[in-house]
Order: sequence, then structure tokens, then C-alpha cells
Amino acid sequence: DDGYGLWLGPAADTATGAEIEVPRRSPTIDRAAAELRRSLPHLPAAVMLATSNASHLVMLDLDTRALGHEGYLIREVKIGNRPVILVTGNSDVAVLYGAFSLLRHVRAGESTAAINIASAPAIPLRLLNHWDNLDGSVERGYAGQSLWDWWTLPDFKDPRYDDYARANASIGINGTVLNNVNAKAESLTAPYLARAAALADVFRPWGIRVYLTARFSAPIELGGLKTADPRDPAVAAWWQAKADEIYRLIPDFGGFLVKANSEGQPGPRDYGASHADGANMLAAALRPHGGTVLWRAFVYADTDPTDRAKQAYSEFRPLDGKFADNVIVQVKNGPIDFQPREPVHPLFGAMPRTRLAAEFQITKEYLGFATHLAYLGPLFEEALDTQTGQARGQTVAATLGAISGVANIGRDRDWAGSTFNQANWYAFGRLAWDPKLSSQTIAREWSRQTFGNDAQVTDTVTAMMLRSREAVVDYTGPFGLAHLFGPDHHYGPGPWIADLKRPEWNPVYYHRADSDGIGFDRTASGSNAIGQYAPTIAARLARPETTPPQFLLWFHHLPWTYPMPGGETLWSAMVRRYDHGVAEVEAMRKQWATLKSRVDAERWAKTDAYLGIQAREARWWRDASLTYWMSLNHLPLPAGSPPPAHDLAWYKQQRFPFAPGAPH
Ligand SMILES: CO[C@H]1[C@H](O)[C@@H](O)[C@H](O)O[C@@H]1C(=O)O
Repeated sequence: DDGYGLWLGPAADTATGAEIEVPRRSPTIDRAAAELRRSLPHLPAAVMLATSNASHLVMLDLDTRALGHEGYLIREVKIGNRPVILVTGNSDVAVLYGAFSLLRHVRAGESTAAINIASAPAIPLRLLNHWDNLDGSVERGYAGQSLWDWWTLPDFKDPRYDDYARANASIGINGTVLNNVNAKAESLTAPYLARAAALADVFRPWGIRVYLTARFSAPIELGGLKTADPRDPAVAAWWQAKADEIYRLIPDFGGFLVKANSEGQPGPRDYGASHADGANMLAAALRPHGGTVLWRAFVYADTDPTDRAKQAYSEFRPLDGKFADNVIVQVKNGPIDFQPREPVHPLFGAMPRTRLAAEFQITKEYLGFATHLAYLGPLFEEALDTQTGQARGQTVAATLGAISGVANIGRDRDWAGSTFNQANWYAFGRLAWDPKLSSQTIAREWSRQTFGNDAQVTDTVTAMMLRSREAVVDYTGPFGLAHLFGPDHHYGPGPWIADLKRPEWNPVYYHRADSDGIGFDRTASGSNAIGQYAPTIAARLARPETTPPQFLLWFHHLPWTYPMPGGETLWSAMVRRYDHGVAEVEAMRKQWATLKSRVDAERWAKTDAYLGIQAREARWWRDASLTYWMSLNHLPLPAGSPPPAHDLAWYKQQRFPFAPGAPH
């Protein structure tokens, strides 16, 4: 095999300017070359893009085994007498990833002299999950309508699909689930499969595979069967035929993502079968074609009425070892639901005989939608770096066979609802490729590529980004408080809400505050959720003094007067954090103001306006929360803390700004 390759000459050097082709080309290598030509019109030197088996490379005697299928190598070599920047890897998509890496390197102003970069992804499947509905709406999406125009597909392939794939390939995303986990069976009918196939054709040269969600009851809804029981041979046969049909249209189809027996979705438990029975039946249908089932562990059923945080573990941990090897159990990063901060899910590291995926939200359902600036790099990094305690030195990242990010992408001109939200898409991809990267490095890298290399801009933008997520934690719920959001919208505060049907829909379920104290006792004297963590971790969480302060009230119910390290009471420390959250947003506004002449007017103005909204709403969060806590504890605000602008009754009347009749 001669491999694939292409030689690009530096534009400045006419003698070498011509492109020399190695014997075979591929659509992927052509795209890699086009990216370099487009973004680096003045190539720093001659560049050769070639797979490692190209005959031109044989004499270089490179050892590329450690690169695997997708890893790349960028190195200055001599070919003949000529210095060449070689971008290579063991597949054409690896070369594409290498080309994007070279681009990042050059665009950041780094030298290519003696360049030598080797990199391979740590996690094999790096996926976006779109919660896009077939009617064009996006569940928890804040960037406009779905990017997929089901109306004009498959005839019209909007150029944005190609740009979407370019953006994803540039950060190493290699799969995308097109539709919502709250699935409609219709997405598996022939007209939708043809549309999915059209998207797959666009994405394929970029190394991106298409996945679909599968509604578990589809054999009934589409196939006219009486049951969807996974143990029924007719059901299995229906899925096998469906899989065969899909693979005829999409030969590299990635597989199914399934939300089963969760929030009203059908599943195997409807028939007394287990999650493993359901997942394995689908896996058998995909196996002959090489597909994968991603089976979500986001369940909060009746398995453990004492604590929602325990339910997924209670249900899935006993199934370890029972899943087929082409099943991946997809676990949200924390045990509840994408809060601004959660401890990691206890399933990580606890299912050693099962392949696991971590699911993060890139869209900011609980962090201010598109408006609030919250850079999620630190949130992703914190979870990925957490020690599971299950094996020596094992981090969450080390347990993963896949990683999924719930996309924040829509048809808005800026793709993600704001410029800074793009950084979350970017950071997700970069960390999925290399979980050891720091969120700070990624923030700087993103800033330089987004706003250019002006050092003042880079420093200021990075500083803003790095304080932003913690600010949201502080004004929505410090010290491990969680889920205090108005339950219908998840945008503004509603910690007082107590009248919804299911207990765990009510914010009061999560904070458990009364006149004496606040927090959820998850120790042995309470729900004992800490018992789901490895013994060394559980031992630390058993006592408030050894619990990391950011998780204090997640695991403990404490008196308002509980003495915090440093001597102040819990109450006064809480108020200080709320005030700090508000102050941090004001600080971001001031920082952004200094960049007015250094950032283009359009992006500057939108960000400035959004920071203004965020500042107002951070105060709303703080004041609404504090008036409510004070209605329970009857404590005064510590000296120096500004009094809330309104009384509790006023905050209770506020509606989400866009709700009908909202007094905004
Ligand atoms: C897709 O449904 C979502 C739901 O909108 C969301 O509020 C909750 O966070 O999680 C669900 C899930 O992850 O399945």
C-alpha cells in the first residue's frame, strides 16, 4: 500500500511551490490540505501530509505504533535534502488531526523550527450529543433552532453542515448523535434515515460518524408488534432488520444512544427485564456491523426512595459484567443532573467490567443558558481529574471508553448563543482528546484563536474565563448546594418551591434547610450516599471537617452556626460567597470594558450586554436566595453585606423573563 499523501510547498518559494502528490489521495487528506491553504496562505516551510505507510516515508524509519489509529506526529524531517514539516499518522484522519494541530501551533505564533509534536487521543469515542427534536426545536438548547434542517434534507446539504464538521474535526470530535435522547420512533423511519445518511456523507471525510437515539418502544410504534420486550425473539428480529437497513444507508453508522426507563421514556424495565437485557439486545443487532450501544445511566426511579443521588448506582452497579462488549454505559458527570458543581458520579471506577462513558453538558441548562458567561473547562477538568479511589491513582478520565458532550449548537450566527459559549464546545473537544490539558491552557489557546494574539486580550479573556464558572457556583448555590433552580425553566432561583408532585422535583428536597440548619445528610446517619464511593473517599466524606468545602452541604446537614475553618459561621461564609459571586461578575464586566478598543465592535457589544444581564441576574440569585434563607434562619446579614433589594414575596412572584406574562 502506498498510503495517502500530499505535499504543499511554501507559497513564497516558487521553486518548491508546486504540490507534489504521493500516489494516492483521499478526501480527508484533501481537506487537511485545504485547511492549511486556507488558514496559512504563507506556509512556514514545505509541508508533507501523508499516512505513515506512504512510500516517501519509508526511508525515515518512523515508529508510529504508539499513535494508534487517530494519533498524529508533526516533525521537521529531511526528505532528499529538503527540510519538510511532516504531518503523519496511521490513518488519513490522523493526518487531518495533525494538520489542525499544526494550524493551532502556527496561529499561536509558535515556531515550526525543529517542531516535534506527537499526540494520540486518550478516549477512543469523543461524541457530541444533540438534543435536537424532529420539529427543529432543541431541548435545553439556547442557540436557536436545530442546525439540522429536516425539511430540506437530504436534497439540500447546507454548507453549515460542512463547517460544523470542520469545527468538530479541528478538536478531535469523532462522532455525533443527531437527535434527542427523549426520542421519537419516527427518527428511525426511512425518510429520517435518508436525512441522517446525507449528514453522514458530509461528516465522513472529517472522521465523524453519525449515531441516532433509539426509542425502545419503536418495534411497537413502527413495527406493529405487541411488545418491545428485549427477550422476545420477534423484537430482537425487528431491531436486527432495522440495523441492517441503517447500515445499507450508512455503512459506518456509529450506533444507538438510548435513554430508557428515565423520565417517562420506555425501556426494558417496563417488561421486568433489566437495563443489561435491553442494551444487549440492541448490541446484538449492531454487532455484525461494528456498531456500539451507548446506554444511559441517567435514571432516578423508585429503586432507592431515600436519595435521588443514589439511584443510578443502585440500579447499574449490580449489572457490572453483564453488558455486551459493544455496550457503553453512559454516566452523567455527577449523580444528580449537570449542576454548576457536583461531586463525581460514584459509578466511575465502580464498574470495572463495563465500558463507561462520561456525559457532560456543554449547553448551560443550569449555568445561565446562553446569556451568562461560564467557561466550563474547569468543570470538565475537575470531574475528569477526580480520583475514583477504586484503583491506585485512577482518575475518572482513566475509566472512560467514551465521552459525550450535550451540544450547545444551534442555528444562531455565532453557533452557540454567545462567543464565549464557543469556548465550551472547544474545551470539551480538547479535553476529550487529552484530559491532561489544563483548562487554563485551553482558555488561552481558545482566546488566541478567537480574538488573535494581542497579549492583553489573551490575558484578560483568560482571566475572565477562569473566574467565571466559580462565580456562577457562588451566586446560585455555594458549598455544594444544588438544584435550587425554578423547576420549570432551570434559569432563575426557586429554592422555596415545595409543591410539585414528585419530591425530587422540588428544590427543598435538595437543600433541606430549616430554622436550625441546611444541607443534605448523605452520611451513614442520613441517606448514606457516601457509601457508594470507594472506602478511602467515603471515609473523608463522612465528616464535615474532612469534606472538601465545595461539597460541604452536598454531603452534610449542618447548623447555620457551624464553625467554618477560619472561625466564621457557615451562614456568614455562605453570604460572603453569594456576595463574591456577584462581585466576580462585576469584575468580569470591568475586565471586558478594558478590551473595547481591542476586540471587534460586534462581539464586544454583545458580550458587554450579556455581562450586564448576568450582573443583574447574579444579584437576583443572591438576593432571592438570601431572603429565603433568612426567612428560615432569622439571622441578620453579616456586616458589610448589602441588603437584598426586595422582600421574599417579590422574588417568589418573579417569572422566568421569557415566560408568558413575565414582569421583566
Ligand atoms: C433530555 O432530557 C433532559 C432534561 O431536559 C433535563 O432537564 C435533565 O437535565 O436531563 C434530561 C436527560 O438528561 O435525559
